[in-house]
Amino acid sequence: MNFGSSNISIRIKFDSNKGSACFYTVLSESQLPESLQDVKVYIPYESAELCIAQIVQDIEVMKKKHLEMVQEMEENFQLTAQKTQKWLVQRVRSHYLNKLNTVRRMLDLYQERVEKNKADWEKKAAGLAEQNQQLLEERRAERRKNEEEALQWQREKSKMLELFSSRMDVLHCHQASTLQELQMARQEIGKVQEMMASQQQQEATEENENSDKENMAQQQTMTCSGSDQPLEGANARLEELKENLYQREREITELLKAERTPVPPVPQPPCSILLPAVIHKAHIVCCAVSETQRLLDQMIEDNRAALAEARDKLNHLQNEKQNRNDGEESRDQDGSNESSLTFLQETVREYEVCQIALDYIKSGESLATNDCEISELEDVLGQEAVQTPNKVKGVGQQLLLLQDQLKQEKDEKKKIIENYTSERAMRKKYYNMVEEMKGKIRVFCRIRPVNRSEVAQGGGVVVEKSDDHSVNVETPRGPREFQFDKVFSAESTQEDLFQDTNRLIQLVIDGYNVCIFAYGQTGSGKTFTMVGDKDQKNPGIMPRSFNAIFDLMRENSPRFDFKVSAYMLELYNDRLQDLLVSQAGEASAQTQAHGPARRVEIKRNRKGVVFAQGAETKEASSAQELYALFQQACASRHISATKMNVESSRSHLIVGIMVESKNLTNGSVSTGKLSLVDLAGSERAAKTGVKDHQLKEANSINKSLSALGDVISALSAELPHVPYRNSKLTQVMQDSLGGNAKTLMIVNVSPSECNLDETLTSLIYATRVKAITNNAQRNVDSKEIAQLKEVIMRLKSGQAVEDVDV
Ligand SMILES: Nc1ncnc2c1ncn2[C@@H]1O[C@H](COP(=O)(O)OP(=O)(O)OP(=O)(O)O)[C@@H](O)[C@H]1O
Repeated sequence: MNFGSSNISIRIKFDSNKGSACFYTVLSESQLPESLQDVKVYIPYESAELCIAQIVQDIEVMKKKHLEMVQEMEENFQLTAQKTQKWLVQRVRSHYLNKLNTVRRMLDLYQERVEKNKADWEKKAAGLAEQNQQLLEERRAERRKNEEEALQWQREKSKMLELFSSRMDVLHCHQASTLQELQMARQEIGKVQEMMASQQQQEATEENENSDKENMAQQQTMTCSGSDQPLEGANARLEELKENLYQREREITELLKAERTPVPPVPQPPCSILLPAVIHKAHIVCCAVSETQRLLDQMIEDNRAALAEARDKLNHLQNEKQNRNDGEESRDQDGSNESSLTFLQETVREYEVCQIALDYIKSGESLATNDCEISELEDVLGQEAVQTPNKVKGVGQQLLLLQDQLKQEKDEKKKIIENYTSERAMRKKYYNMVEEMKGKIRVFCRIRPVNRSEVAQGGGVVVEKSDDHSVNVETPRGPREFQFDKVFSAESTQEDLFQDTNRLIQLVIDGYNVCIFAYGQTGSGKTFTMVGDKDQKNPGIMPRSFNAIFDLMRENSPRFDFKVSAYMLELYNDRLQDLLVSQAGEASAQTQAHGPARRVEIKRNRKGVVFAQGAETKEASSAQELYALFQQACASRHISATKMNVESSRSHLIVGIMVESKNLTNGSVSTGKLSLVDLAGSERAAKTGVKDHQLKEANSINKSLSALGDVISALSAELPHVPYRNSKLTQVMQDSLGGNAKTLMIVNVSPSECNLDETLTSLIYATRVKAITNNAQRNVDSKEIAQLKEVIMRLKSGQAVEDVDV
């Protein structure tokens, strides 16, 4: 029978006990016992009607029961499904919690290790600081010692000068006597002149007398011949005296001149210089003044005689002593003889010294030519000093000793300075390492060579590298030093610079975000540093990084699977433009689609990593492919000539390279991003000579750089609010300045005086950047998370997803 949608078979069974009455079932055929199947019963019509009604009623009841059963089963099924789901969720959760705990433990361990390393480094730094302090102390002590020695030298010098001035006193006495003589000579000349005058007067009187002329003339002739003789004699004497007078005057003038000549300021004249100088001067005086020569001869004679006498006495005393020793005299007498023997020895020494000095003064021979004698002289002086400590010290030996000491000091000082310099360099290196570990932004400074226009302007070089970490700037107010992580001079090559940058590329492969950007005045060499020169004979950081990325990938290829993709943008007039989409292509795409222009927007993900939404991201399988993309981007970049730079970048170039690396051992996936930024140069319109649209460009550049400056100031001063949103440039660089990235800034400067103001501004700016701390973290996902992310990606893009086994 057909009841609604269900086919129900009815079987009616005959009951022999009840006559014609019957009963039925609604079970399917297969469920009936075979004996009851296909039983056919014939009953009267009325009974059949009743029976059918009963059957229908019963079937309704059965149907209801059946529906209830189905509902119950459905409910049961749902309950079971819920339970299973809950159980599954719990299992997944506990699985991930376990993983999270493991990661946490690993992190703790890692942090512990980092902290331990940090503590070690700090300890080392402290040790070095202590060592440095010690070295400084030693240096100070050395300086004090040197000063004391210099004083000692000064005292020795004064003693020598005293000796010299006593000699000069003798000469002065002599001068005085000479002057007296001159005075007398002058008086004599006066008398002779008077005599001559009276003679002439007498002649005139006699001329007037006429009488007795002949007689008188004869008489006069006789007188005249008699007085002519004294007159001639007087004249000759006069001439002689005059000559003498002039000679003396010349001598005196020379002596006075020599006396007035200041002693040359020799700070520490050693004996070998001082002695010859004294002897030379004395010799000059002797040659110039004959009396001095005589006096010197006299002195030499006297000294020789005294020396011979002293030697005789000494010999005599020594013989006596010898005899006494043989005869064993009393002790008292021995003592007195001993002291007189010492006294005599000293006297002999003194005379010997005097003799040597006087001989040299007389001969004028240069002491410097005869080192042996100098040492002999100094030796004598030295021995004398040992024997007579309370008398004049052995100047020679003292000087020699001091000279030696000075040399040692100088050597030691040189060594200390060398140690100090290397220690300073090491300290800076460790300090920079510690700073880097703390997350501080690293800053390099590069000084470019002087260019032609600067040479034409004629300004000198005022910016110079003083060592690997310092740059010195000569300002009108005096020199100023700036410290950086590394300083590159004009001679440094692109290779040199990249050697210190290369390390950061490895970090990108490891899954870190790295940012390298160049900052500086227009024409200071930013594009040269980041991109290289036009014909790529000196490639910059960007092309070198492309090669380095693929080289590192090749090295790690047995353990990792890599994927590289890139976007390239320029920020021109505060608008982000995609350089991988040609402007013509973009325009035609817009006209076809009649849609709005594709906008590139800067967004940040949950980890704070900046990404360019809407920018074309292209994959590259080799460095060449990546470089081709880069060239395509550079071709679209806004560049034009200004007074300061024939190829001035009028926009900020931003290149982002993403490296995804999948660990083939554990399936984890890390994603590193390398941001390379060539900023447009800060410029002054007056200097660059820009007009019209270039002026607009310049304003936009300066505005964005000023916003960057504000961000840097806020970060370095650790202000609570950092104005990232003031410019697109600061938004692009948000993760690089105070964010999740390892950042390197290269400040480019001109060495020339004509750019001094801009250079100082750039260096001050860069110094502030050094104070900013980033918090770089590795972007790595476990295998499961990476898979789930992939599923989400596929689902988002409408692709089918196969079963995911987590
Ligand atoms: N270290 C260097 N060695 C040799 N030449 C250099 C160096 N640095 C810069 N130059 C040269 O100086 C000129 C200006 O350099 P560059 O274009 O890189 O400056 P810039 O800072 O990028 O300027 P702008 O901001 O205007 O773009 C170029 O001709 C470049 O080749």
